Amino acid sequence: MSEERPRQRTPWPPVPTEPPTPHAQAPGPGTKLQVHYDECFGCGELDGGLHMRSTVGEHAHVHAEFTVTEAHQGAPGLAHGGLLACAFDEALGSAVGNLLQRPAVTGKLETDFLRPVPVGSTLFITAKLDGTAGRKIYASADGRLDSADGPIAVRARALFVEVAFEHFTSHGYADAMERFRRTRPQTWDINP
Ligand SMILES: CCCCCCCC/C=C\CCCCCCCC(=O)SCCNC(=O)CCNC(=O)[C@H](O)C(C)(C)COP(=O)(O)OP(=O)(O)OC[C@H]1O[C@@H](n2cnc3c(N)ncnc32)[C@H](O)[C@@H]1OP(=O)(O)O
Repeated sequence: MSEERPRQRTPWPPVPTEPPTPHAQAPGPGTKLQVHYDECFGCGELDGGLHMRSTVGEHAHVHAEFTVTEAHQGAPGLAHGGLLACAFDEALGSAVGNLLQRPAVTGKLETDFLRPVPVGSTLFITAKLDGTAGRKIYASADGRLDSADGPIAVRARALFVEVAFEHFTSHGYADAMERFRRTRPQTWDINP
């Protein structure tokens, strides 16, 4: 249960990468990030959703908070691991989308669950970009229990893959871009 046992021993990123360069129009430190789509399970206002909010920090970090409610249980009184993974997907995706302003989807997400996360607790998640290699974007995050300097309960790392907007219109709803724009009118017109 200690931070001295990182559990993630394979090299990261797993391939040579370029340093991630935030987009010229990326939001700066202190910016509270908007919901990216109002029906998103992670950041939207859906009943039973995670209702996560993120803020840009220093050094191109993104800070997100996830408060665990009774709707998020796996074992009695404890967060479901799949929902914790979802919270990290959201925080990591928010870092990728907002900082790079490139449409991307999660290709791989791995999580280390280091401590139980009880109902009523809040995970303070810090996500960062680790590198890019063409369309591949590597990012990682730590989730600390109940405060920004609490013990690390969950760690995650992920590969996001940049996609064309057609990804959303051909695999999701045909009017996906209009739906995105209804929540964030200008964002989805930015040229990467
Ligand atoms: C202007 C823009 C504005 C921006 C926006 C701002 C605001 C945004 C804010 C916030 C947003 C986000 C918040 C939400 C977060 C939640 C995100 C999710 O949960 S996304 C849903 C779950 N994920 C899927 O549904 C993907 C399903 N999979 C696919 O569609 C495909 O497999 C895809 C696109 C991932 C890759 O398919 P291919 O055909 O396009 O490309 P191939 O060649 O297969 O992969 C590209 C490279 O990536 C590697 N790769 C792909 N998957 C991999 C894996 N699982 N493991 C290792 N490598 C993998 C491949 O080996 C390849 O590498 P090599 O180029 O050959 O070096």
